[in-house]
Amino acid sequence: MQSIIKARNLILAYENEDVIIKNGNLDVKTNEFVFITGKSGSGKSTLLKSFYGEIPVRAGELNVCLTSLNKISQNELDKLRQRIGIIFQNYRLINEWSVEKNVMLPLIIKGISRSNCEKQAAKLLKHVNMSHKADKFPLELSGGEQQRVAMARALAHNPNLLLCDEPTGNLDEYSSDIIWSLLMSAREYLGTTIVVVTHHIPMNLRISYRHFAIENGAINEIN
Ligand SMILES: Nc1ncnc2c1ncn2[C@@H]1O[C@H](COP(=O)(O)OP(=O)(O)OP(=O)(O)O)[C@@H](O)[C@H]1O
Repeated sequence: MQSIIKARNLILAYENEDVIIKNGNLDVKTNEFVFITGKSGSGKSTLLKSFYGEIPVRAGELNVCLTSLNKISQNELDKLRQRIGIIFQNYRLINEWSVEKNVMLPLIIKGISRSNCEKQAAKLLKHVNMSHKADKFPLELSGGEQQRVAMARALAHNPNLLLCDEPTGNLDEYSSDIIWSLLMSAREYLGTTIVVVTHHIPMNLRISYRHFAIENGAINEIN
């Protein structure tokens, strides 16, 4: 099975700051479900964002969806991002756009027709129990509702790779269960590879997964 994420001796650091990830090695295979854990401030979000090309590679190698992120042009990065869905820790919804239009964003970028965008957004909003808020704006929603919209948007374009930063951090048990089911279905029926950054791996997941933990800048696989 091919690696959808491959990191070799990866070093990540913010400008003029200490190194966050030191010589990180990681392979995520297509269609795997992977958790990344670690203490607060250990570098989980930083690592996830590097997979999206948002944090530059300081040294080492990083390949995502067979694309090298070492020296990537903006054009290549835009193309790569069309194959990735991401849920950021602070969601990053567009406050001036309705919920429906936020979910349509990745499809608009892909040039999908308006009617197909609307159909897909309606389907995803139903999956996350947010159909009744399609015409609302992000600032009219609770944190948990925004999180569910972010999930719908991340899945709208059927990405090969889904990157999730604490995807259930703001949700009650009922809504969390919906999100975990959705992630498992995406993996099972659409072949999506799922990478989840979290503090807590749910106990009741009925799937096999791999677990990496970040400690002192190293990425260690936990068996
Ligand atoms: N834009 C930035 N500029 C400089 N340093 C940053 C920036 N973003 C994060 N950091 C630092 O990088 C380190 C890792 O942060 P990161 O957000 O990746 O941790 P995390 O493991 O996701 O934490 P948490 O579990 O609290 O979300 C922290 O020390 C943080 O202060």
